[in-house]
Amino acid sequence: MQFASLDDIRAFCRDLPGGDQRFADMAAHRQQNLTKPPGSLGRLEELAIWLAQWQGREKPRLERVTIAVFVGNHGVASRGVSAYPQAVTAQMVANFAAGGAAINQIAKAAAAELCVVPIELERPTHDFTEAAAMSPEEYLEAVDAGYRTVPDDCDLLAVGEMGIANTTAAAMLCAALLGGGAARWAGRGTGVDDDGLARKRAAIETALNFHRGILGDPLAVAAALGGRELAAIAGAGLAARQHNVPVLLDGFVATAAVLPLARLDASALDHCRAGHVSAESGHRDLLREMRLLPLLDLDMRLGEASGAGVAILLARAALACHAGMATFTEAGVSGAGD
Ligand SMILES: Cc1cc2ncn([C@H]3O[C@H](COP(=O)(O)O)[C@@H](O)[C@H]3O)c2cc1C
Ligand SMILES: O=C(O)c1cccnc1
Repeated sequence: MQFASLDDIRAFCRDLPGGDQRFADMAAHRQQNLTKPPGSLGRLEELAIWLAQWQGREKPRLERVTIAVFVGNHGVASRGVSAYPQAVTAQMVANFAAGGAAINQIAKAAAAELCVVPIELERPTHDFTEAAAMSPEEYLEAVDAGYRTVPDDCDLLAVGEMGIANTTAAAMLCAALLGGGAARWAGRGTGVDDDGLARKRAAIETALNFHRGILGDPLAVAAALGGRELAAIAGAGLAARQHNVPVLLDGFVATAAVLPLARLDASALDHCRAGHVSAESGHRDLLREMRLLPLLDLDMRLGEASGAGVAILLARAALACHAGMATFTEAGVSGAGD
């Protein structure tokens, strides 16, 4: 196991590998010389420069792109916080395997390999309104499942999740680590009605009180108030950092999953970009808190890494321009003021 204790994760986050700024500088220089007014490709330019920094290449490539979808079940589902029954989690795993889910189609369109990782579905986390969702050991096992999923030769990783009731776990992490109470972070997820939303808020408030002694410790919070698939997303983020793999985060749940890392060290997510801002209420606020600027704003609220998957297409467009465009000299085009 990469991390045998919570302290191992804390130590990793105190001494993070940093990407290679020289390649970012080279890529930025190349962008300046391409046949366009400087800056005119906007955030596509920044995307290419960011990929250069983390891949360590002036001209980054997207040959091996992986979409990882982590799957878990949640004890808090028994509180009636989702519009769907817990059985849907495993049923969707079968749907992923059969190729019938949204992310199967998006992965194909983005030319990405799809990796679905169910984690102990038959053993849901404990209901965090009355116990710790996971022990530190169970949490570390889930982190490890995520860590092991990331190929070290991966050019870009998109991370997402499936797990009925996990927007409650995600809102829980936000409320515990950022404050503002359940009202600030609980949204409608799969589409709960007003009564369901009230139950969701009540579960979060109850758990905030029950676990009040650990709220200052991001990893204790991740274990006691998160979920296995959220822990695995954090583990995948750590593995990506170790191997210099750039990461696209999916929606509210995936962003909340890496919030504990950001609380450990402000630069822990420098290798990550937000693929999109989801329509789940709370995601925009969460991204602002974490200083992440979403690439897309499409009113999506699915999860499954679907928003991050669509953002891969943007990365492909950014790199096609970065590698394929001619410079002013090559094309014989006059520069500004020539
Ligand atoms: C058929 C179906 C497919 C999904 N794919 C992702 N989710 C999304 O919805 C769930 C979170 O919402 P809540 O917290 O309200 O349960 C997660 O599984 C998430 O991935 C789905 C949900 C359903 C019903
Ligand atoms: O933004 C998300 O991650 C999300 C929103 C609704 C349902 N599941 C996930």
